[in-house]
Amino acid sequence: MMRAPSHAVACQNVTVRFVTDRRTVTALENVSFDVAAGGFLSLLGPSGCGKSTLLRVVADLVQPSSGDVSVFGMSPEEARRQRNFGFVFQDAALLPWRTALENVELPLEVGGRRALPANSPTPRELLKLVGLEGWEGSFPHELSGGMRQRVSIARALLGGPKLLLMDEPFGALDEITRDRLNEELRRIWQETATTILFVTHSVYEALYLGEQVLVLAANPGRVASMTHVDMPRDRDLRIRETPEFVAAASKLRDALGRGQ
Ligand SMILES: Nc1ncnc2c1ncn2[C@@H]1O[C@H](COP(=O)(O)OP(=O)(O)OP(=O)(O)O)[C@@H](O)[C@H]1O
Repeated sequence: MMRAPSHAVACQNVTVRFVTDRRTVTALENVSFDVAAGGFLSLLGPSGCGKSTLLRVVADLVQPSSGDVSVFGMSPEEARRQRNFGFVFQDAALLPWRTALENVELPLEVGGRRALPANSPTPRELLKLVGLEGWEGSFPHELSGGMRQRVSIARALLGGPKLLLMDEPFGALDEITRDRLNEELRRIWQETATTILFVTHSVYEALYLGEQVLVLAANPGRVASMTHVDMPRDRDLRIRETPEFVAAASKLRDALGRGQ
């Protein structure tokens, strides 16, 4: 059953089992949630609870064993064919022999489609959006970890995807850089009106970034809680010091604790 396309992503009773020679793992069991178009969902949970698997199901990289997944009212396969989403991983995965600009341009060549859709930002404009104006000609080894991750975000935004899937993109960065990119990502999200699904292990990151936070429990991976974050759209990092934020973080930690 397909949901109305006002939802960017709708999962209903999604179960994923991986069968290997040694064992069967239920990575996800009856997971249901919706994200509205233009929403920002943080996915939080202990290691192995199926966060990456859930992103991969939405991206059509893993087929659910049962359940329904709709991406803008389409099957994940259709959404992938229409290039409706971009993916950002923990490792920026840039080609070392290409400049920042050439790395952002890469999907145009790999995808065999040289022209960008009308009105979508150019690779140069995307580098500017992620704060890398002036670094177009630099090679990955000349950039910091945070800058490389910015390049990979710009690359994922090429072609104006309606959905950005981010799998712990800032997990390997130092705290100061991570904080800065958290603020930048909220700005980029607001400027591009992209829907974002963001995987993290950090309660603070999940809560600061998300409009919704889905906590998953492990063994089997299942929904522990869904929280709608009641904080201003324009927020800076100091919001993390407010009593409301601290109380909400504490609730998320409780949900995480119950799901171990
Ligand atoms: N391709 C696969 N084949 C077999 N088992 C898999 C496969 N992919 C994931 N799993 C198993 O599914 C479970 C969920 O894995 P997943 O990577 O989605 O968890 P995660 O929450 O993203 O973990 P982490 O936070 O450590 O990255 C794990 O038990 C993992 O071993």
